[in-house]
Amino acid sequence: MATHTGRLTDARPAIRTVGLVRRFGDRDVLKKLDLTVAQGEFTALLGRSGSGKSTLLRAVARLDHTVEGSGELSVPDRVSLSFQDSRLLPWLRVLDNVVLGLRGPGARERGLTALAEVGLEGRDRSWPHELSGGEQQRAALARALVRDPELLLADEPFGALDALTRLKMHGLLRELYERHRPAVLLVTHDVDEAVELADRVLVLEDGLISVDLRIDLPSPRSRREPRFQEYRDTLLAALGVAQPRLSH
Ligand SMILES: Nc1ncnc2c1ncn2[C@@H]1O[C@H](COP(=O)(O)OP(=O)(O)OP(=O)(O)O)[C@@H](O)[C@H]1O
Repeated sequence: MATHTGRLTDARPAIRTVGLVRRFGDRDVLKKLDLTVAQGEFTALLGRSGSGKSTLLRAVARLDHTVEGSGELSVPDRVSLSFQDSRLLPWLRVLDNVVLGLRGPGARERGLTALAEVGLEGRDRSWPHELSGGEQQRAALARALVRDPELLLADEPFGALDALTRLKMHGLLRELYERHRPAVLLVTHDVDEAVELADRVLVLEDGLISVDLRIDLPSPRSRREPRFQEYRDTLLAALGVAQPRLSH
């Protein structure tokens, strides 16, 4: 797996949409949406249920050929995807899942390196069902990263995990991001997850980006820090969730 080298010299954004429309029946779920995500930028996407987050992610992933729509979209060649369900193929061992479709003599070695990076050293010959939910997500991250993506698209990747495993996965994802620097678009319902991980948080509302907030905090971030809480409150308010303020 390559670390980030000369990639940032090219100023092309990782995602660019202009006037993106996606329509189901007579409802425009995305309404001429403009979005630019820079190379190497970690962006989280929040929004109420049904606001169109997955629709946007699937459009960017070019997984929506059957959906009616219009607008311009440009994304890089190397895009990796990660979902709530790890989508490992049950009939392939973990390493074979990670390197599936990869070519070249070094593929298996790269797969083993990626597994070690996500903390799954020695599990290459395991079957997916022998891994815990968190380990399956680690394997899915290895599968995403071994392709050296310029853009990582993640739709609620930790949504099915217990709270403790989720926190550990946050640390791992941020660490891998800092080492490899793909652009990331992370769809999540979890405001804390967004503020903890991303450098920019978007809120999707009524088919458009209603909030575009830069998170100016050093990493790793503490949820107890007052500025973390300010960002959280701003985003919760944007999502229409009233947040009682505790007095000190
Ligand atoms: N294939 C489809 N056919 C018809 N309607 C769809 C389809 N996919 C999504 N929609 C509708 O588009 C809207 C946006 O769905 P989408 O899954 O993008 O929302 P979301 O913000 O990701 O929601 P959630 O947070 O609940 O996962 C919803 O009203 C949904 O019912």
